[in-house]
Order: sequence, then structure tokens, then C-alpha cells
Amino acid sequence: MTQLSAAQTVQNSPSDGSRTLYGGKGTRRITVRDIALAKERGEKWPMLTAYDAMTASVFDESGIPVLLVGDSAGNCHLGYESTVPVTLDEMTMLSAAVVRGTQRALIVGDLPFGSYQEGPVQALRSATRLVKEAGVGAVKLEGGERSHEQIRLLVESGIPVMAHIGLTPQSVNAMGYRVQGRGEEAAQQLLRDAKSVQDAGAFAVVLELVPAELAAEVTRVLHIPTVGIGAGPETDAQVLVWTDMLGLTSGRVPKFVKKYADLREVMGNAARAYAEDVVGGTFPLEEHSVH
Ligand SMILES: Nc1nc(=O)c2c([nH]1)NC[C@@H]1CN(c3ccc(C(=O)N[C@@H](CCC(=O)O)C(=O)O)cc3)CN21
Ligand SMILES: CC(C)C(=O)C(=O)O
Ligand SMILES: [Mg+2]
Repeated sequence: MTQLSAAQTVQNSPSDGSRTLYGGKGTRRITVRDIALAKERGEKWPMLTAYDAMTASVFDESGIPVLLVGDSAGNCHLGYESTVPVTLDEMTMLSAAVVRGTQRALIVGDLPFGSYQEGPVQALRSATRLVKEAGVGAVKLEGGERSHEQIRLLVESGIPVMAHIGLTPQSVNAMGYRVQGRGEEAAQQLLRDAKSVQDAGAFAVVLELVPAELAAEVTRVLHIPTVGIGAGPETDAQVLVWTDMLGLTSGRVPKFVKKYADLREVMGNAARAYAEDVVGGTFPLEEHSVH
């Protein structure tokens, strides 16, 4: 399928036992250690969301090294207005499906609103469900300094944590969907949040909807990888919501999205063609029939 260049083939077997995240060989699950080593090599990597086994298998076979079972499933997959109503039961069910559909990608399960805000013990109880019942390799939660103790207990307990700062959509009722970190004071707060999650032991941090210059500075200052969404080109990794980048999301998509296909058009055309065949009697034909 994919033709690897000589340089990539060499990169595939670095002497430290790590491997190229994208374009690497083998089906061993990517680990958080592989991700730490990618930053040392200066390798950028892609992340996508996934909410079901079928979609996840397509991205896994395409070599996407990290898949996020995002609570964006709320608005993208389950028909809610936002991520706020999503429950831990729902995230556990969707995460288990994504794990079943994949062999190589590291699966990160999003902790939904209300499943970790009470404190570290609640966070550990919730994260443990995603690890034991769904089989995720890591969890993600929102918040910088305010989530420091939660991250610390999870990491001490052996659960890798991806942090998420900047725009934190679970707080939409308090902050709206606005750019974060604009102005000196807000920029300093974002830097404090970034250092706080790193100190707590997070293996990576999502920077959502922050000015590109600030995201670049955070990326230089931290030793853990930054994963940008609407955060410019200089973060170590990028993440997009899969239904946005493939043109399936109905209605408005954020301006930081690049649309790589128009599946809404493709699927709509196919559904209409099928309907016309049925109504017009041109499906099924003899070749689709049994006798
Ligand atoms: N479909 C989808 N895509 C996402 O990227 C996404 C979700 N859903 N749900 C969870 C969060 C919420 N996110 C959002 C939601 C709205 C904006 C938004 O309206 N942004 C404005 C910019 C606002 C400003 O300039 O302050 C935009 O036009 O992009 C951005 C990110 C990102 N995540
Ligand atoms: C946008 C990403 C980072 C996310 O948290 C989600 O998809 O839920
Ligand atoms: Mg999320």
C-alpha cells in the first residue's frame, strides 16, 4: 500500500526501541513512551477523533497513530447540542468500540463533563472504568491548574493522561466558544496551565483555539508534546474532529477545520440513487436475487 522512502525505513527502527508514529511498521500498540520519543526526534504527528469501530479501523489502517474518543461524540455522533450532556456510560461504550476496531493506534478516552470535577478520587474512579471496561491506553480531561490534582492521582495510579487547555468546551456555559490566551494576562495564565499539567505528569496537552504565537511558545517551553486544534502550525501534533475534516458535520464547522472530503455529498448522492432505483424498480436486479 504505502511506499516508504529509505529515510522513513531507517527512522522506523531507531536504536532506542521507539518508532516513527506515522509511517511506522508493525501492529504493536503505540504507547505514551513512543509519543515522548517523537518529540525528542522533532517528529510531528496527526490525531483524529473516532466514535465507532468501523471508522476507527479505517483511520488505524491509514496509520493515524493516536485516536481520541472525544466527547465531541455528543454533538457529532449522538445528536446533543454540545459535549455537556455526554455521560461516562456513553463514553465507555463508544471507547470500547474504538478499541475493538483498532490494532495499532493509542486510544485516548475523553472523560466527560461531571466525571472528574468533584476531585481526584472521582477522576480515578471514572478513568478506571475507561481503562478496565473499554480498554483505552490513556484518558483526557479538561483544565490546567484547576485539574492538577486529578491528573497527578491518575498518573500516580498508572493511567496516562492527556490534558486539554485553552478553549475547554465542557465549560461552554461559562466561557462560550471563544479564543483563549489573547492579551498578556490570559497568555500568562495559559503558560501557567501548561506547566501545571506537565508538572502533574500529563504525557501531552491539547491546546484548543489559542493564538498561533502563544501555542508556539508553549510548545518550545514544554518537554511534553502539544496537540493543537485551532492553535497554528507549530504544535508538535494536530487533532481534528473526524466528521469536520471529512465533511459530514451538519451546519457550521469551526474556521480552523480543513475539509479533506465531502462525505455528506457522497452519502447523500448514494442514498438518493438507491431510493430512485427502488422507487423505479431498477434495484434489485436478477444479479442481486437468489432462487
Ligand atoms: N464538530 C465539532 N468540531 C470541533 O472542533 C469541536 C466540537 N464539534 N465539539 C467540541 C469542541 C467545541 N469546539 C469548538 C466549537 C466552536 C468553535 C467556534 O465557534 N469557533 C469560532 C471562533 C470564535 C472566536 O473567534 O472567538 C470559529 O469561527 O472558529 C470552536 C471550537 C471544538 N470541538
Ligand atoms: C476537539 C478534541 C480535542 C476533543 O476534546 C473532542 O473531540 O472531544
Ligand atoms: Mg473533548
